[in-house]
Amino acid sequence: MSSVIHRISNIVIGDQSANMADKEEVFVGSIDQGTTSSRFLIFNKAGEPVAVHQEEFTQIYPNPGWHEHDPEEIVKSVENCIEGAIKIFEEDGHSKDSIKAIGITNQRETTVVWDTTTGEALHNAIVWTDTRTAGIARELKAQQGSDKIMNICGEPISSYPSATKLLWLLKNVEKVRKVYEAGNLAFGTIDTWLTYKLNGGPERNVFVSDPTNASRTMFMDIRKLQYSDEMLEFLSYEFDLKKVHMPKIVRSADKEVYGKLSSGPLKGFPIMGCLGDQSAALVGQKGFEAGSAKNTYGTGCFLLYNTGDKPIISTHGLLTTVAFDFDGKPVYALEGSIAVAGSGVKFLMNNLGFSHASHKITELAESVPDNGGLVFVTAFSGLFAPYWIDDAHGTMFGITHHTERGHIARATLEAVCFQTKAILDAMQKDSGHELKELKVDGGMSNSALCMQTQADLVGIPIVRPKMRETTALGAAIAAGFASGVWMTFDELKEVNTAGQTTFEAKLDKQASAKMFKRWSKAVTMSKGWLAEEEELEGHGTEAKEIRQSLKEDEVEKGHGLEKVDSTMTA
Ligand SMILES: Nc1ncnc2c1ncn2[C@@H]1O[C@H](COP(=O)(O)OP(=O)(O)O)[C@@H](O)[C@H]1O
Ligand SMILES: O=P(O)(O)OC[C@H](O)CO
Repeated sequence: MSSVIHRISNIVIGDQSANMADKEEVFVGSIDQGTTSSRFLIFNKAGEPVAVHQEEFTQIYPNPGWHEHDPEEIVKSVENCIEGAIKIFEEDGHSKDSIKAIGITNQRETTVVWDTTTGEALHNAIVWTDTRTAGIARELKAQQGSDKIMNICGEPISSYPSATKLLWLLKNVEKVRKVYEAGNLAFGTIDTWLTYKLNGGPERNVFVSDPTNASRTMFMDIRKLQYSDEMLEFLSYEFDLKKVHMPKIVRSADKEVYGKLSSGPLKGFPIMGCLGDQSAALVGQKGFEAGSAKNTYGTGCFLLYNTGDKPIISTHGLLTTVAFDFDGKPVYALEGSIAVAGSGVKFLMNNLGFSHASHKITELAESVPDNGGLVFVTAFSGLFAPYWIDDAHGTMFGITHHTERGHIARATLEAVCFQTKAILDAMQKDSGHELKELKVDGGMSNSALCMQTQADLVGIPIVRPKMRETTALGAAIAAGFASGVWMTFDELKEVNTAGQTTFEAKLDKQASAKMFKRWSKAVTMSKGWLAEEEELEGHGTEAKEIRQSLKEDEVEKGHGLEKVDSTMTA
């Protein structure tokens, strides 16, 4: 897998002043374990990264809609990143003793199960994008009490949270079931798995998760920040989830509970902060106050809106999540989750061979003046917020002889912007507030065309910082608070404010509304594509009954091909 090494430093290598500065200067390390790559960054007190090492790891797609990671490879990639960044850090004349603490941030929901006696993973991790559990989600939705779920855990029932992934593993993997029956099955999201492994596994048995990660499982009561008996009962229709070892939920910033690295160049260094990556990005953008928001365009795209100390339960298709919990006073956010953002760009590169570099996809999109009438509903994992359509697959509308690769590239970038617009609309309805500007970050925000399109569609300024490693910065801030590197939010006011770019809306409102209308039509038409036979495979007689009722329902609605065809050529 490819590995990228950066030196992001304004300190001249070997410069005496750097060594002098080091005597007073303190640093915080940040592990950023994303969906497609792992990174380790070292930040100074001004919030500037001074060393980075990044490594991509294998994406495993065993079946259509399935997405897995090798949990051991993830740990290895993190260890390599720590080694690589420390090498740079030391070559630049710094001493690793000036690193006060380490923070962890991670892809959320992705589910790992292991044997508590050996500390070994029992299956590949099921990644957050994976849709194999759509059938389980449907079964759960049909259960009594499903209408109360949102209010307890903040999430709608879908294939996205960890719960359905754990249920699938219990149902389908004999090895997992045996360990469960023996009472030794551990469940964790990536933060838990990493902390456990980096601490040395079963020997020290550091087994924790922070509320920003635990709020993505469906197991946690969003108000109490502890596991919900009601949720566990609701989900235990086939297996007793109370028999599964679940990590202790602890604060996002803490001096003690996250343990210390057990090996490598930072052996003995403490982990003091932990945040799910989207919460970390909000913190890295300094979205500490109610009313602040950010949108991160990574593999997926996630808009978080800080709602302060009270969770708002959405009635418009958004999730309620924990933004951070530094001191036992949790701050909440409304979240709009988009499953496909940068992964759409990667799809054009890796699957369709459009190019070999992400920025080339933007260049291709720039080669045409507009989308040429093409709309690409990138529903590779169904559609997430605010639509929650699990029976859609990726669908292109409006293909003509005029269509070329540039249009497809442009429509891929636009798909994220349209979903962001739908999420912002929903957020305004749920919160009663209109955003004045939207802060952005993440790999895909490198695309100026994408950011301009975003501004055109939402009609408010899009503000992009110069240093876009805000997710890693957020985890560093969590660890920095716990270790006393920073004491107050105020101290961070100036961090990463210089050199930001603002994209103002240029397109007139009518044209923008017309584009969005066409997108909305395409979303409606993408519904119901996935044949129920495929989706519900392996679920026995119950599945057949559901299939039958779905077919009858379909006939009743008159949802047929004629309707689709006429719009396709419009
Ligand atoms: N100039 C660009 N134009 C479009 N997409 C880009 C550009 N630069 C990076 N990306 C996309 O951003 C994604 C990586 O963003 P990143 O924030 O690192 O994601 P993650 O943390 O989920 O691994 C990739 O999917 C990549 O294709
Ligand atoms: O890898 P990212 O940055 O797209 O983030 C993944 C999210 O945490 C999934 O919920």
